[in-house]
Amino acid sequence: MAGAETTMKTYRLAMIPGDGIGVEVTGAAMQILEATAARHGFALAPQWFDWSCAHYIATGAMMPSDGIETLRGFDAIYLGAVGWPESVPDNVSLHGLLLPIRKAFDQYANIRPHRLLPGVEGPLRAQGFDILCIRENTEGEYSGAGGRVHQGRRNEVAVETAIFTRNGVERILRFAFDQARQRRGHVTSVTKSNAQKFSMVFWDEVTREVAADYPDVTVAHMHIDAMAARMVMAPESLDVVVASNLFGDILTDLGAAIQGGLGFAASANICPDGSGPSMFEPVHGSAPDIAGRGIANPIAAIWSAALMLDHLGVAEAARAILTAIEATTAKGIGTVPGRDATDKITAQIRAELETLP
Ligand SMILES: NC(=O)c1ccc[n+]([C@@H]2O[C@H](COP(=O)([O-])OP(=O)(O)OC[C@H]3O[C@@H](n4cnc5c(N)ncnc54)[C@H](O)[C@@H]3O)[C@@H](O)[C@H]2O)c1
Ligand SMILES: O=C(O)[C@H](O)[C@@H](O)C(=O)O
Ligand SMILES: [K+]
Ligand SMILES: [Mn+2]
Repeated sequence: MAGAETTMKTYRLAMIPGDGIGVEVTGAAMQILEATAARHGFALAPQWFDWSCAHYIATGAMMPSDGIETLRGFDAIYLGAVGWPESVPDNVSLHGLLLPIRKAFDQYANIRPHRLLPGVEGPLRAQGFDILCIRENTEGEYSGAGGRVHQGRRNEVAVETAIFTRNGVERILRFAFDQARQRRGHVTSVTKSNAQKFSMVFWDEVTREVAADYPDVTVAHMHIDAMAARMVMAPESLDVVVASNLFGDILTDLGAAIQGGLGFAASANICPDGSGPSMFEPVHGSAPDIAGRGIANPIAAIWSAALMLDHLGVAEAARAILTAIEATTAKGIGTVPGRDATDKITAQIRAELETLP
């Protein structure tokens, strides 16, 4: 149709595959993104960045000094995974790329859905759950406030301070309550306010304040240890779960486990006010133990790409990807960790996409 190219919406994507299986699953996600764009009438303008541990070895930094400014102009950032502990300490790779991006663009809401795909049976055989974990993503235990003195001596001291601000705590709780309104109307706030009597008691107080503005949403307070058991024993009793940076990080690997493994857990690092780009990535890391073997499950990465399309406003395309993923696992493809090749799972998802109206 004449003029179609000029009116077609184009999304500028910053693609950061990173390390290990991050590279493998980002390639899979890009294939599905391109196939979806072609079918749904929008275009993608990806720009690739080799920021990674290899980049660190070559240049002394995980990304260039103007890396954040470079990313600012994109509609969204897609990231595979970073980390290669054999050559770069994990704290260096994490604090050199992922955490600065989350903080610089105020991506304070880390959204991580946990539900079982058809045909998948997790090791715990948990069933019937649909959890949306909302992890605080910019402060708390990952603030990077601390230091070490007298390093290597007998009187060495290490201090790491978790920082909780009223603004930071209130906004993540409001975000969680807003999400609950669009779901089953229940929020579980996870703390450890029996032991941590300052920050976590503060979090509980702010939760009660925010809850007063949401009379239609029910709220439960749980300690992180009890929550760990609850996610195994009765995950179906949970709706929206909101937690601090560290607690949310841990609970979402647990969530991934009840889903069948790390290969199924997707995530979105959202900047809710749109002042910067949001970032989309699987929950998992670079998995050095399976990297290079072509057996990484790409479903978490492809699901994360769907979250990105949904955020960009092409919800129908996002839904199509989810439908194609579900049709794939329903056929028993990609359901058992390590059994099917990344390429086979990706090809099946692509084929399922083609069958959709
Ligand atoms: N957001 C991130 O980029 C991120 C997240 C977690 C860990 N890391 C980094 O990744 C590296 C490895 O960390 P880790 O081993 O603790 O966690 P990991 O998530 O990389 O791996 C944990 C286990 O899950 C398996 N696994 C992960 N993703 C899988 C997939 N898609 N398909 C099949 N199996 C999968 C791995 O083989 C491994 O046995 C470290 O450098 C760490 O710092 C990065
Ligand atoms: O804390 C980390 O290592 C990262 O946040 C990573 O684990 C993640 O879950 O993204
Ligand atoms: K990741
Ligand atoms: Mn994690």
